[in-house]
Amino acid sequence: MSATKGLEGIVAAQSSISSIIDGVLTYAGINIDELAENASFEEVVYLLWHTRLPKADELDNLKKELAENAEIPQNIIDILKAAPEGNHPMAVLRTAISALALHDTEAQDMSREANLRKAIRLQAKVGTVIAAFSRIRQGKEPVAPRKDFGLAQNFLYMLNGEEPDPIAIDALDTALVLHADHELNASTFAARVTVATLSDIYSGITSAIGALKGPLHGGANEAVMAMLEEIKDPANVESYIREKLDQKVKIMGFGHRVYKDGDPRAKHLCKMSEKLTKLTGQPQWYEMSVKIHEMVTGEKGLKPNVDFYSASVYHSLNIPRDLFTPIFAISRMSGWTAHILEQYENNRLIRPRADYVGPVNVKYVPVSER
Ligand SMILES: CC(=O)SCCNC(=O)CCNC(=O)[C@H](O)C(C)(C)COP(=O)(O)OP(=O)(O)OC[C@H]1O[C@@H](n2cnc3c(N)ncnc32)[C@H](O)[C@@H]1OP(=O)(O)O
Ligand SMILES: O=C([O-])CC(=O)C(=O)O
Repeated sequence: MSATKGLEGIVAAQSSISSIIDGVLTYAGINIDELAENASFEEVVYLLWHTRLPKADELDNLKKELAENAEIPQNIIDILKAAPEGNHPMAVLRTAISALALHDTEAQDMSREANLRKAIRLQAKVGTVIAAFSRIRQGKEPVAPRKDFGLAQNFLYMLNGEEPDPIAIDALDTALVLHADHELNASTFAARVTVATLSDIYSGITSAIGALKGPLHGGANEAVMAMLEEIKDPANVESYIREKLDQKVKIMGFGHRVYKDGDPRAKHLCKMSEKLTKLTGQPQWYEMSVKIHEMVTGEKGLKPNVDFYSASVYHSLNIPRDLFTPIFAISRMSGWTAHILEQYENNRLIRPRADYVGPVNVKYVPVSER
């Protein structure tokens, strides 16, 4: 038995939700480029859950259900208020989502219908939790969600307490579309492994949030912004990146386990970054990003992934850096829940083997003789 490090290239599930074939990403067979240009995030949520686009009335119903379920219990707000200062919002989100399970009277109902209702509640509430925490740590009261707003609009509204501008809503909506699902990425795999024991959907999502948090996965978008802020000025890019490459330090937002010829989502975020940084009068974030891109691709052949240009996009939307990965979680909630539903439909315990490389035939030595 020999191990494939990081399970590279191992096919571990069949799925009809999203595909990466020859570098092309689709959700249920629809090219991500078409979805990024045309679809709303709510349409994508429906597409991932049902593997087809919604009809007008189905979309209206979903939007209504999401809006009606967006409020979070007072007990969750109390948990957010009780979080000791300095905790990362992803750690707080992981705790709050786990706590939400305790308020869901259907938490243990394993029927598809009940799990779909729970998926709606999770998708509806995740943005509310993040926005509420963001306000609480600034000493402000959370803003209740509006029933007449879509997910992107409501999130920005709850975050800032004022009606967001249409350009910001549109940009966030497109970013949510682009991050919604990605085949068997680490967090989705974590969710599927958890629910394949026939554990509940909240356990699967809690596992997924934990996996997304790391800087080799969703946490990279925050790390990209930290790098841009450290570089400060396009004139400093060359020396900064040269030093990192010489020290063999990974440049965040570059490289990908599956895409070797570039991530198809990055070009959309690159365009959005150019537009938004200009609009906000801070083109240096885009200019720095382009310089880093040229240098890392030129020298290492590594292309930017979804996390690279999303950093300057979110920064332009005036979103605090440590909320970048939680925003990824708002979007990926749709993919995680879709994969959990699919896992339950045709379940088998996920249990690979390990290649044992430790000592053999070792005798037990009593503690007094060690
Ligand atoms: C939403 C997402 O999760 S997208 C990914 C977000 N993560 C990041 O942006 C973090 C930076 N990137 C990385 O760490 C990696 O490219 C990953 C984790 C995304 C993919 O990793 P893997 O497929 O396991 O590649 P691995 O880490 O083994 O790298 C292979 C080689 O490329 C190098 N490499 C890979 N990514 C980078 C990078 N970003 N900067 C510099 N070198 C890199 C590695 O050092 C390694 O070089 P070596 O063979 O000389 O040791
Ligand atoms: O697929 C992966 O390994 C990581 C990724 O790009 C994503 O989750 O969007």
